[in-house]
Amino acid sequence: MSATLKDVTAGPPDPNPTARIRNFSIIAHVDHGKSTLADRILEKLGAMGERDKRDQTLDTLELERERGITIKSTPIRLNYVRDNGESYVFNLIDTPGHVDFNYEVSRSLAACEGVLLLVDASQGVEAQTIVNAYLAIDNNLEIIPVINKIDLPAADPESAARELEEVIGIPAEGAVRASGKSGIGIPEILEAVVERIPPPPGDPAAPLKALIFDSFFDAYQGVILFVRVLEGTMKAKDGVRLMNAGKNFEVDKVGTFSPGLVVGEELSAGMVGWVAAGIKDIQDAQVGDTLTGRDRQTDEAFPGFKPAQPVVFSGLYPTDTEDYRKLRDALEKLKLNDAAFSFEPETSEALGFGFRCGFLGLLHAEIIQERLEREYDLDLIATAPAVVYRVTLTNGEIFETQNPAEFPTRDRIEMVEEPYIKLSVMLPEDYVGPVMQLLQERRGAMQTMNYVGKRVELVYEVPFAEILYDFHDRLKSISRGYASMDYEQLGYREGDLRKVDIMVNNEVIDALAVIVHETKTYSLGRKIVDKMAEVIPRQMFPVPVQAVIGAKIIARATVKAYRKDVLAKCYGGDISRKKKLLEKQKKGRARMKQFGTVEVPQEAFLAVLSTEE
Ligand SMILES: Nc1nc2c(ncn2[C@@H]2O[C@H](COP(=O)(O)OP(=O)(O)OP(=O)(O)O)[C@@H](O)[C@H]2O)c(=O)[nH]1
Repeated sequence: MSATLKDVTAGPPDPNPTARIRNFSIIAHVDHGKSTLADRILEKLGAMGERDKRDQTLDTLELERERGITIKSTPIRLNYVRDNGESYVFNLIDTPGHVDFNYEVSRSLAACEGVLLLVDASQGVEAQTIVNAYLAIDNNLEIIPVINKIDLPAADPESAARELEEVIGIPAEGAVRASGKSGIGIPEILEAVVERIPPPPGDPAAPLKALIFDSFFDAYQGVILFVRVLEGTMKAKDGVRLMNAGKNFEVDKVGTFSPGLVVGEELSAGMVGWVAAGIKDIQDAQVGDTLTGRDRQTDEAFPGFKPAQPVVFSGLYPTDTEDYRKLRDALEKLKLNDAAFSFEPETSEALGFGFRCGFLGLLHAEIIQERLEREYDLDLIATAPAVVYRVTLTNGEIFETQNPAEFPTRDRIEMVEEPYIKLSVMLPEDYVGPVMQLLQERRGAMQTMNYVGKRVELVYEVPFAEILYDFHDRLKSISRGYASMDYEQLGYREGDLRKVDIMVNNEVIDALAVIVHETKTYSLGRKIVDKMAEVIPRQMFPVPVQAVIGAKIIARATVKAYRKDVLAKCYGGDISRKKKLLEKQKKGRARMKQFGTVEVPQEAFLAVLSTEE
């Protein structure tokens, strides 16, 4: 790329040096074509292929390139020349596309002046379209609606545009019609970015004020911050202060994205770039924090900072106890790069030594578990994910716990509170009945119901724990894939919650305990023991499985004893078949945990989650 810092700032002093900068993001519901459109824009601006080469271009700043370390997607700096010869710098900032990361999305949007809001012309407005649009509105951004995929035979751009107007109040006539696939509408989009998105404001001479919207850890450079400079100027050797962390650092290097990290001289108001300042701990440099001058400070930090806070917890245990240290080292490594992930050692009577890990949501949990297994070659048992409960004890003490094993006995509890979310679901009207029933089963309370053409937006308040595991799958299957959902955290509400313990062979398995609403204890207890009896392999003796509350047994089932040997089936001596069976048995054992003489497979730990009615 030929665009450098100087393209924008060189020449005689410009009265408005940022007039030729546009900072924007693309937001959309999943699969509405964000990546395809971004690639098409890159191609049009001559940067195609460079995004794929990102790993190499990162070389410009010497970074660790160890196997398994994926460097986050960086913003991309592009050069756009209009037909009249005017040249502009575009900073296209990527946003994560999942509700677990909505806070990160909102900070990335805060680094922009505008967004392209994509809507798939064959699907129309979906739940994430609405939530993302509101994040953009909250950040006072200019929204350019783009009706995408108009090349599709099923495209109905008129109604997609109408839905945007009806649901979000974005005027339909301003929508650009486009296709990331065929390239239709791309020139119009680029012109709209110049015309409609305002240039970034800010005084380069004011005290420094820069918003951190992303970061990653590098073994050589320490934490690299992705920043949007709102006021002031920053260069190497400057003393800086992270306002919420309350810590001072000295800037090592600054630069821009081109794509990749290119070292530059300075970053000033309006610019998007990166900073390395010898920061060793990613906890000190959290997304949403404000960087200011150490000696010349801005009056107020950028508003809306929230420390990364895990909301879903689960125990992770190595199936092989020998792997404990390996797991700890891997967790430490992942944590270096992820301020939102937490872990602490935990001991379970049933599972031995492991870690209680905190995540932003289930997707985040899945990503981390998968990386541990794939990149670090670990075999893990994960306990059921749980939310954080707030318990007021009879002695007035309040404590928070996310571990059902630690939940106090009923006689010590005055009150329990659980987190709620505001859930919005978008679906065709034909499925409203069954979806409302599902939401009722999940203890949801309806807030609003809006008709948008032939579709309906339902807004519910629901306990977070109720949608944690299989809710999304159930919603999709009930609506034949047509419903979409998104949510935000609402805070705590009182709930009549009980702890259900599970006993296998007359022993309580602490790692299987669950917290459940009073109205569901019996049905859930029943389901868990039945499922457990199904998945626990038969033994030489019958194994009782029981669900208990305190001393009271609420459900029981029995794993029947073996009747015959598994090999007995293939007498006649087909050796290869025998081998296959033995191998199958061996595989099945990989993720089991021995309890006394009974082996419990990973599936059993997840049985507690299938609350399906
Ligand atoms: N016909 C048509 N298909 C498109 C267009 N844009 C994207 N697609 C297809 O739609 C699917 C999703 O496109 P992506 O660009 O991956 O969508 P995305 O929004 O980035 O998806 P996530 O990254 O998963 O959120 C892919 O199969 C694309 O090939 C388009 O303009 N026309």
